[in-house]
Amino acid sequence: MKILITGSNGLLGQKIVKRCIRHQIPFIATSKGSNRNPECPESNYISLDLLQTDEVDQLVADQKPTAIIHTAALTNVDYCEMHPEECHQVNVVSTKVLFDAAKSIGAHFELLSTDFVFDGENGPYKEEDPVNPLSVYAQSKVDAEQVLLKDPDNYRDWSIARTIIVYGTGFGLSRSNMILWALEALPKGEVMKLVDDQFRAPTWADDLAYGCVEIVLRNQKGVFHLSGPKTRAVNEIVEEVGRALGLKDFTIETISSDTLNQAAKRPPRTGFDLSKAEKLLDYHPMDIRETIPLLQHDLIHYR
Ligand SMILES: NC(=O)C1=CN([C@@H]2O[C@H](COP(=O)(O)OP(=O)(O)OC[C@H]3O[C@@H](n4cnc5c(N)ncnc54)[C@H](OP(=O)(O)O)[C@@H]3O)[C@@H](O)[C@H]2O)C=CC1
Ligand SMILES: Cc1cn([C@H]2C[C@H](O)[C@@H](COP(=O)(O)OP(=O)(O)O[C@H]3O[C@@H](C)C(=O)[C@@H](O)[C@H]3O)O2)c(=O)[nH]c1=O
Repeated sequence: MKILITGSNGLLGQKIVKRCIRHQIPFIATSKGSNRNPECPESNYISLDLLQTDEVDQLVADQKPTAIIHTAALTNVDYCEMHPEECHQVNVVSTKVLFDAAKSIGAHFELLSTDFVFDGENGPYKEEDPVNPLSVYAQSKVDAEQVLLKDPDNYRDWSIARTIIVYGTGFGLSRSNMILWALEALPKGEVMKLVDDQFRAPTWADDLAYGCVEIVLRNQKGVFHLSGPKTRAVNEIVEEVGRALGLKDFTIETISSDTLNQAAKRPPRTGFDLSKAEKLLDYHPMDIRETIPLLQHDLIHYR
């Protein structure tokens, strides 16, 4: 067993590295820049731009992982909307290159994907529900999924792990998340303007890392939905954070998605049916309330 992790500097990547270290699973971590995770030994880290195809092929041939967990992606949805070609290169072409490399050595290939593959008209979604992407980012994830689903060689050793608003903290992250934002703003009495017309099931990054690694350890294949357990409106998610913090008084102003003027369209109601992951992976994610004390602890640890 040896797992190659792409996007190891990202939130999910750092939690997968943490899991591999804790459970003594051999791994190689890669990201575009230098290693920003001091808990990931330099001897396990290789800097790799996934757009450098020859280097990707060389790395996979040299390291011969038994599984690749491909978390790296352009994850800023509005940036993707304005840079569709770059989004396609990073999110789709890199998936194809890595998947072909995995096939050439008979390794399992796991792709991270998103609730945004759905249009949000009929959530919560099951794995087999039809996709209908609304944005460039969402389309890129559908296209990346298709690389696996429509492989001309019918290579079957792959999985797709779809997830929703990943939250937690780590070292030198390049994107934040709404739970962290709430944790900072609510105790200061800052008014948060939150949409009440988008429904999500936020995912504790450590739970997601458990699911991603478990797919590999249990030799599972196919599509898996891995999110938090409960779907709520975004304003209700933050109210739950306020209650978990024990705050008596906090102010949330509800707004509609239109007023955010975001470049990319978002699906209104996602959320996942988790039955498959519960049954096959023993995936039992924590609700927000349970994770807030852990996140507060992490905020000190990762400072
Ligand atoms: N965050 C979320 O709310 C959600 C995430 N997902 C999916 O989960 C996955 C993980 O997300 P998350 O951990 O938040 O992502 P992050 O944005 O935190 O991290 C992305 C990682 O991708 C790496 N990367 C980007 N471009 C390249 C490149 N050209 N070559 C090599 N590495 C590159 C970055 O490396 P570096 O930092 O070194 O530049 C970074 O480590 C993604 O595939 C995302 O689409 C799905 C649903 C929700
Ligand atoms: C900026 C802003 C966002 N929101 C809401 C909208 C949205 O539902 C939620 C999170 O907004 P963000 O812009 O951080 O995230 P967004 O890009 O909508 O989230 C997505 O990220 C990509 C990578 C995914 O794959 C998705 O699963 C999803 O998590 O917060 C507000 O309510 N008020 C605000 O001022």
